[in-house]
Amino acid sequence: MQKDGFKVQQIVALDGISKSFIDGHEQHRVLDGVTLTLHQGDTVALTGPSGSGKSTLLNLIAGFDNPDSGALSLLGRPSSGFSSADWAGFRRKQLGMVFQQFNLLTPLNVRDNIGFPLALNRQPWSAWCEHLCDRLGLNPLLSRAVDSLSGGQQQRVAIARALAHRPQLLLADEPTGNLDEQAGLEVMALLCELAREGGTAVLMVTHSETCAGFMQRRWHLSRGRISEYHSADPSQAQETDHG
Ligand SMILES: Nc1ncnc2c1ncn2[C@@H]1O[C@H](COP(=O)(O)OP(=O)(O)OP(=O)(O)O)[C@@H](O)[C@H]1O
Repeated sequence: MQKDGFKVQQIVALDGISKSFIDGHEQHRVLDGVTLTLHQGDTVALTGPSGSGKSTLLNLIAGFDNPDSGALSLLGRPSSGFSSADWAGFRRKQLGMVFQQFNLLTPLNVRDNIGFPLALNRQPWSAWCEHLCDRLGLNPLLSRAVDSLSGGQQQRVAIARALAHRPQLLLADEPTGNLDEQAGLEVMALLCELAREGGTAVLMVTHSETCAGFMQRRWHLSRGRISEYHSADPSQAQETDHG
């Protein structure tokens, strides 16, 4: 893909990805030939009914699970050729994740949680981290134990931690699910702004149309297929290949 005459890097490409789970004695096909592409700088909301396979899709992209068929490429490399060390390196260097349940490291304070991906990558605390903490209002909390924080504060820490090492890709699964509407919207606006500043592509699962509205693109997952839609109404979705 070209933008303003420059080649834009492909971050994630799925080509005909299918995934089934056994449910009792039946095979349940959750993803049925999903094809999509996420480029550098894209911000995408992924919506769909409960149980439609949104988390399954994120798990495949993060390498926590394998597709039954189809091809997945990450940063232009086919994942079929990834060793376990390649997957670990991708997750450590190129991926940030934010979950509904925060998944913070409770024995550590705020600063050490945010610094955790940096420590894994042997990188120092940087001006970018100072900026993240500043924008997310975390500076007064840096020495606090994370389990003493409110839900909204914990979510801000989770976002700073996910972006601290300037990953190429941020996967977010219901990142505002545990916050009230107003707090959720503020965090969402910050997440998008900081991801844009850091050059990080975002794929975010959400049930909230308002949150989806912060993203440039919207994908809807239903009956195993992805559709792109441009209005606030997922029923208007058109099934497309996202090249
Ligand atoms: N490891 C697994 N083993 C068996 N079934 C699974 C597994 N993971 C997911 N499923 C099934 O796959 C389907 C899709 O689950 P998934 O969690 O991806 O949906 P979702 O769209 O993220 O749902 P929600 O919006 O409720 O979080 C569900 O029917 C779920 O029970």
